[in-house]
Amino acid sequence: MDIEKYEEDVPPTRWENIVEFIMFRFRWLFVVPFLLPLSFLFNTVFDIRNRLIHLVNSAPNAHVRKVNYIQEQLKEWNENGRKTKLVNARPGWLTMSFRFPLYKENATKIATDKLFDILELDVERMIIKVEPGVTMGQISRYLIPRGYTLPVLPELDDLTIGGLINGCGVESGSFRHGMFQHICEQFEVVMSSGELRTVGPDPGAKTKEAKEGNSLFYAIPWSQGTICFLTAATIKIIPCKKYVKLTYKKTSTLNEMCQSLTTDSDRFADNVDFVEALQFDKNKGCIMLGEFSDGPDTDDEVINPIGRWYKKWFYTHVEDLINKRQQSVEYIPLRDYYHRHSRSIFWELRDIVPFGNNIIFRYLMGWLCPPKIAFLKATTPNVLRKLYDRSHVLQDMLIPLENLEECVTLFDEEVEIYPLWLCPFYLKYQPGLMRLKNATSKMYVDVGAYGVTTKKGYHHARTTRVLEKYVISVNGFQMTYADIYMPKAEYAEMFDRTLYDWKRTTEGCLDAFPDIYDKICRNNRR
Ligand SMILES: Cc1cc2nc3c(=O)[nH]c(=O)nc-3n(C[C@H](O)[C@H](O)[C@H](O)COP(=O)(O)OP(=O)(O)OC[C@H]3O[C@@H](n4cnc5c(N)ncnc54)[C@H](O)[C@@H]3O)c2cc1C
Ligand SMILES: NC(=O)C1=CN([C@@H]2O[C@H](COP(=O)(O)OP(=O)(O)OC[C@H]3O[C@@H](n4cnc5c(N)ncnc54)[C@H](OP(=O)(O)O)[C@@H]3O)[C@@H](O)[C@H]2O)C=CC1
Ligand SMILES: CC(C)=CCC[C@@H](C)[C@H]1CC[C@@]2(C)C3=C(CC[C@]12C)[C@@]1(C)CC[C@H](O)C(C)(C)[C@@H]1CC3
Repeated sequence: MDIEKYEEDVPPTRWENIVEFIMFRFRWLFVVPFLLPLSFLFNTVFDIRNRLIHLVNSAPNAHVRKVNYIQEQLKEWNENGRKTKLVNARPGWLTMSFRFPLYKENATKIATDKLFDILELDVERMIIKVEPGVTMGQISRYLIPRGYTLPVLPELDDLTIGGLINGCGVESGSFRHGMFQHICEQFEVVMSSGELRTVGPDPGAKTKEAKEGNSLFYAIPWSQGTICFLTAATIKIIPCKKYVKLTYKKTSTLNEMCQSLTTDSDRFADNVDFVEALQFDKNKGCIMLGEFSDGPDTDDEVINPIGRWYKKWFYTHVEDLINKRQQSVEYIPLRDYYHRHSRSIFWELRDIVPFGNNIIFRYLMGWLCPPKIAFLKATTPNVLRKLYDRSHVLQDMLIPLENLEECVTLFDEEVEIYPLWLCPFYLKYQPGLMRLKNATSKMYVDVGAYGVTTKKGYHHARTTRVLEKYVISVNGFQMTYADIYMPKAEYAEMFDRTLYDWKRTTEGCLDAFPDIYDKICRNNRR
């Protein structure tokens, strides 16, 4: 492939090497005694606060006040001549990505970050209305005890509704229900003029207003907050059961993984509600098929509460199981299942607390885990950021399932990071940035690589460009929380900007918000 030339990284001096090594190996000395208790305290206090707010049902009234305040901020910005760009006030260290946004520095910050409450649960219409700052941890804690869940509930506790809609979200329920945007029914938004609107899909829209609402609804997902501010979202819910009956199936070759995953990702299958796979090396992998369940039918079947503090990290448990047996079945409490990758932050915690999966540590300190990603991010020293820049890979590539084998082979050649996260998802044709080319619907798969690579020849920019070019060539998409090096023209090849640009032009966004590319490209993130 013809790949642009990038300057080689200046190799670290010997002294820098030593400091990096110490910081990397001994980061736990700060994380364990300070960040773990702080994270635990924060989570406990926030949980108590949420329960109280729910008890006194003050969120709906407070919502009106908070939205009014946003409208006032925008009114003032308009009166001052719309001189600066608008962004969300959420500080960079809180966001679920490695980078800090530079584009926020001289921008006007709109207070969507004060919106973090659940507003309404309507079990007749089977919807939940939430503010954009509500996290996945908050939602699963609230919905599951009431017998409901989101059809797609991304696993990291701190992912927010606003981020998953204006960015994107995918999870093991996605093979049936699509991405996070596909389970949304309505958005309440504030435009740059300060106008408050509620928009939803309306295929038979007749009036001008209804047509505009319809197209705005499709333009918002993936737009990174560059069209309007989301102040609430109405999302579909489904009934759930107490457990997930999880079947672990070992695959011994990459070809077997691809074939089986294709067969297993049948969105009409009666007894499968979740599909996810982990690839442990070029050959060995495991497909996990989950089904909502009331619990074991016989005494021989095991319940495994994998979320408890003393349990092994989930991905290591999976690898142990497939090393022992070709196939196994376990019953996992539903909330433990959803947040199965939270305790080990996928497999990132092994670098930060190397003994975190040790049995003694788990029994003694496991209940304080995991450290809050935001606290880790806020306290990552610059020396470590440089090391991560050089050798740490964080990429999620969304490609058609039929291309999985060549994609994993390419990842193996370029980065060789395992486990690889494989999550199939159903993509149906809809207008918007993630518009399908040449198909009305297709099964896609998220290939996620997270971790430090030791691959010879790896270069963060050059290698990412190889992956990006491949993804474009198969009509795939790259998740925008990751480092993106493709130029603007290539971004427009990967994502369909027609509706986005039209909406930005007609809704007065051009002078109000940054262009989406300027928010996601590597140069505007630190
Ligand atoms: C210069 C310009 C002018 C435009 N003018 C208009 C306009 O006047 N009205 C307008 O609506 N759009 C307009 N658009 C936006 C355009 O509709 C989108 O870019 C759309 O994605 C174009 O794709 P398409 O023509 O292939 O139709 P489609 O992508 O199929 O969409 C056509 C219409 O049907 C709706 N639609 C498509 N699929 C679904 C679905 N599954 N469920 C519900 N609704 C669906 C879309 O929201 C859209 O309004 C304009 C775009 C440009 C660049
Ligand atoms: N399983 C999964 O699918 C996972 C997904 N992720 C990724 O993490 C990101 C979510 O992280 P999170 O920290 O929650 O979100 P972020 O704060 O990172 O927000 C992501 C984008 O959405 C915009 N945004 C957020 N809230 C609003 C709002 N109320 N109105 C308008 N725009 C808004 C932000 O705009 P601004 O720049 O102005 O702040 C930003 O561009 C997603 O992009 C997702 O793809 C990460 C891990 C797992
Ligand atoms: C689609 C899916 C499942 C994506 C999962 C993405 C996660 C693995 C990402 C999101 C945020 C993320 C980039 C992060 C990190 C690891 C990988 C994360 C958790 C860490 C914790 C790595 C260590 C770093 O020092 C630092 C603390 C800055 C980051 C923070 C964000």
